[in-house]
Amino acid sequence: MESSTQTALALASAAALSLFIYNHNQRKRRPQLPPSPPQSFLFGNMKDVPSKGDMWVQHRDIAAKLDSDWVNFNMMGSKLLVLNSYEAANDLLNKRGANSSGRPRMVMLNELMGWDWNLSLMDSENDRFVAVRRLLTQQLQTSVVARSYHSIMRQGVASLLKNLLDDPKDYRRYFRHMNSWLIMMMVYGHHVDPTDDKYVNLITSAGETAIEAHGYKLIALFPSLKHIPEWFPGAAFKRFARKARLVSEKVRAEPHDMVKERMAAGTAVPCLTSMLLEDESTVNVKTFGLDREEIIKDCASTLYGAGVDTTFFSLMVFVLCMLRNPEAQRRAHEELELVTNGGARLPDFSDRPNMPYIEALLKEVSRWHPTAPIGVPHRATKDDVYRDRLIPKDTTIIANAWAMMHDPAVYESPELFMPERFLSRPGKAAKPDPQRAVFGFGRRICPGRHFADAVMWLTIVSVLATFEILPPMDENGNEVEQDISLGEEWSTAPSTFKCTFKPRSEDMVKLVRMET
Ligand code: HEM
Repeated sequence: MESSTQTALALASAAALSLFIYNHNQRKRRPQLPPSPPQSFLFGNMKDVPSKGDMWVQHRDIAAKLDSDWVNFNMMGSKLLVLNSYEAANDLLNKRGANSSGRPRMVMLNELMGWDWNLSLMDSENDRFVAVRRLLTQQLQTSVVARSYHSIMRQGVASLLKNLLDDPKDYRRYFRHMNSWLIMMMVYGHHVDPTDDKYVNLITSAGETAIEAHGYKLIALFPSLKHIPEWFPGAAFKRFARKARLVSEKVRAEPHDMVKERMAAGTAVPCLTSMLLEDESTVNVKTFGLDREEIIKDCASTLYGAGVDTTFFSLMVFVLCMLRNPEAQRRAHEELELVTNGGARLPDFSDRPNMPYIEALLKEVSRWHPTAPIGVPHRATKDDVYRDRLIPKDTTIIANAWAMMHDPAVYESPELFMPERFLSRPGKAAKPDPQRAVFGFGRRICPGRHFADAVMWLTIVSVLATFEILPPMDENGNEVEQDISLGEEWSTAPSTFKCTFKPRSEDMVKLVRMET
């Protein structure tokens, strides 16, 4: 062999050896991933990830088995990180929000079905997100909620009370209708028809397509499948997505066009959309080079899906807690009697600072069963190292708010409903406010939380002032046993249960009738 060939071979071998050693050292230096359940060779942790029922409890139990407050699941290459303690969620999602505020890629919903207008699903790394998020945060801050929306809340709650007097058996329907009515009034100035509303029907059918989309799991695992043509065997998801996209476009456009038509006719009820359309100074999107009206549509159309069921579910948790905890209900009513001069009037927002027990009761309702128990998934937008472990870019991060709210080290006997835990007493500080977790974290924290909090508070005080919530009784005067589950499949609300709304007095009935 010629000496030049020998030299080239020697150099190539040395280079290959150095590359091998470098890679090996890099791998050794690369921090380990967070603790994870044992993985199978082919499928990693695919089978370990809870996918239905009380997933929040199942995640907490997996973490307990590993003796770790954070758990990493390897799902055929993609990573899912579940944070079960406030400490981990606060460190990673609040303090390092810049690295963890993305949303996981949603090929079916965003890329094929056209839901990319919805803030809740938008990734954080684009200008559209920044513009929509900024505008919604502005429009839903505490002072704006008080100034612009307390009056519609009073109307909505007054009509709920009247419906409960007239037809208490169907209470669930009225609570839901109130929330739907409130959001449609706030966003579009539209009075929802309780029996058959064109816009609510449209939004409901869009919501159903979004739920159905979760059935197409393969596309989430193999995003490149989105390129196969519709006629291809097994491409039913593409045909479904095409039809669903039409519904998604209508949801965004039709209520918006309705407001514009009413504005032109001079019949629009002032609302978020009309106000943003009229007042150019409120939407400054020039810096992003985006179309102002498109951003307004994004903001408005996001709110129904994000705000109706979450608040409705929380109110169902409140009713259930009252049914099961008559002593807490009695104490809350006692406080209301004091503040309203023995029930001479209905309570209002100005009474709020004078009702500490009810404040504690509201906190305990959201702690006992948070209605977004595992929040909305975030995405790590960069590699990060925490507690010497690596969180690779694109890891999906879930904050298990339910586990944080049921941590016995923070909330003693967490399964019990005890509003007192939020009252400070001499020598005993009040427990941390659940709002630090139940509305999510960091740059994605729920922008509707002040609105939700005000609706919840006014509904709770008004219902407790007017009615006693009682369990159903059989003909012998014994309480009827009910099997009530807390969250199944896609719903995090208590399952349907019976209860009685017994008016407190004839005077109260008169007061309610006068209000409506
Ligand atoms: C009790 C009622 C509610 C609960 C428990 C709740 C909870 C949440 C949670 C956990 C998130 C995800 C936060 C995260 O990713 O870290 C969220 C997002 C969101 N919520 Fe709420 N929410 C409620 C009511 C509302 C209401 C009434 C509105 C609107 C008026 C609203 C608007 C939104 C929006 C737009 C987002 C998406 C934010 C984003 O992705 O940047 N929510 N909410």
